[in-house]
Amino acid sequence: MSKRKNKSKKRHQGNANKGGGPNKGKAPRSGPPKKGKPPRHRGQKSVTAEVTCTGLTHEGKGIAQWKNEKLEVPHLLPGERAEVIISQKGKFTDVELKHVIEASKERVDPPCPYYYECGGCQLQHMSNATQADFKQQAINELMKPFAKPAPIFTMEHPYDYRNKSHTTYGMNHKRQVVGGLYEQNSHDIIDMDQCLIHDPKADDIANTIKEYMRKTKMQPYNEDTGHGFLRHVLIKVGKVSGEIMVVLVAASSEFKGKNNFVKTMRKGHPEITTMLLNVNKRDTSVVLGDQEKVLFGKGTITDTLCGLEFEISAKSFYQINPVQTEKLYGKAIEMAELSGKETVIDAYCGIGTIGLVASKKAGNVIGVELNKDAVKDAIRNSKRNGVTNARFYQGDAGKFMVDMAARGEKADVVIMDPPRSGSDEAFLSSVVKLKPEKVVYVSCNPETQARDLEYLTKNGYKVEGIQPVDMFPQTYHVETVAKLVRG
Ligand SMILES: C[S@@+](CC[C@H](N)C(=O)[O-])C[C@H]1O[C@@H](n2cnc3c(N)ncnc32)[C@H](O)[C@@H]1O
Repeated sequence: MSKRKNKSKKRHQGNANKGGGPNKGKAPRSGPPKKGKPPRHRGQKSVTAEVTCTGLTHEGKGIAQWKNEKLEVPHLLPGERAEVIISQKGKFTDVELKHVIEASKERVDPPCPYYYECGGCQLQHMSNATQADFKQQAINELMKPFAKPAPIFTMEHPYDYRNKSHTTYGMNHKRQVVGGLYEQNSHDIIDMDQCLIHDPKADDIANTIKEYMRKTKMQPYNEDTGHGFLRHVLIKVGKVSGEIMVVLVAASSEFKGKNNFVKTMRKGHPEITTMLLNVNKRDTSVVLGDQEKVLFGKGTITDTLCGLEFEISAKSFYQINPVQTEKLYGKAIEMAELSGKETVIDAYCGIGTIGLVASKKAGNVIGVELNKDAVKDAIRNSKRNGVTNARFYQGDAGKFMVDMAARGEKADVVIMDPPRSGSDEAFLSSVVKLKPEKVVYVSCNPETQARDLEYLTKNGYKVEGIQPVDMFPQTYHVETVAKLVRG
């Protein structure tokens, strides 16, 4: 591990739980515009005002009244008095924290030096206890019409938890290669050597790639001109197995110097077990393209979760925080109250994780998932773990359920874990027709979950329990699992 990393580790372990810190009452780093960059407020009408924070938005921004406007101030805490910069951007009002005049005792020094520039984390200025309290209150409020949520499952060491990271590469104004994450609300890259929620091994690899690019002719892709080669690097780490996948996302399939690159990376990082080239020629914010080529290794990694082994492809979904996932899945299976006889549907099943864990306690499991690669992984995973009572199908979960209901088929338990947008009416109305005794709804977006719970509770189901899980510490995101019973 590099010296830089040790230093920073010390920083975040030292501060994460304390209330207050040296930044108390001082302006955060985001204040003065940086050299070489235009000031953020040039050409915009901006004013400085003093405000008092009265609450938090669901994204963790401070709420403050200014004249007749309700402002949302990033990094401000309830009770704090602060100077803010208010700028008008067309119809939108942009607010930036300039200086905290009176700090809350819940404020801590964010351990990450890039925190105020980067949009990745939003809550590092809150102590761990305050973050938990903020998430609990948000879920309690949202779920009020349904049931009282249980106390949130927090994480003991809420850093270094991500098993998947994306690094974007580009050139700075001095034509030097930079690599890191995007600045908040922009496509400017912050040149960073670590992100405190990433797996440190992934950041070491991303830094080696940056050094390699600086020494060779490997060019980062330029979004404006369409020239250059490397767009992003996606790294997946098997936290238990130690296997590591590196995916170079490039704008072209022509990889000049491929052999030298692979040789250098394998020599410097023998922990990399597979490397792929993914070609993304599209001009979108979607990271991965359709074309994929294995550069070495088997093209997938394997990891252990809840005592089972899972093979994971580059494009398949796999929960990003395995420590908290085990708690989440444990709760979901407990809520399903399986006796060994039930037919369980694992809808939006990804690589089959929840369904395969449930299969040990169920009669049989039917998994459905849209992503082809993930379904292949799920079938392989079921064989790998000797599971004989699970089947996996590729397709839209809504259509699959409609067809099942039309055929008059039955299910005892539906476990559903849709993407952030939630489920849809086709799916939910078919659940109502299939009449499972229980529905266990896992969600990474409690707002869409609350919308879908409203549908199900209006159509014969009752919410019997809600468990929030802090799956994404330092960010405002929360995972929840809800248990619904029929009748
Ligand atoms: C939040 S992930 C959950 C995956 C899995 N349950 C897990 O815990 O790893 C949501 C999954 O839904 C899949 N998905 C998205 N839209 C879908 C649809 N319309 N029908 C079926 N699956 C879908 C995604 O590909 C993704 O794998």
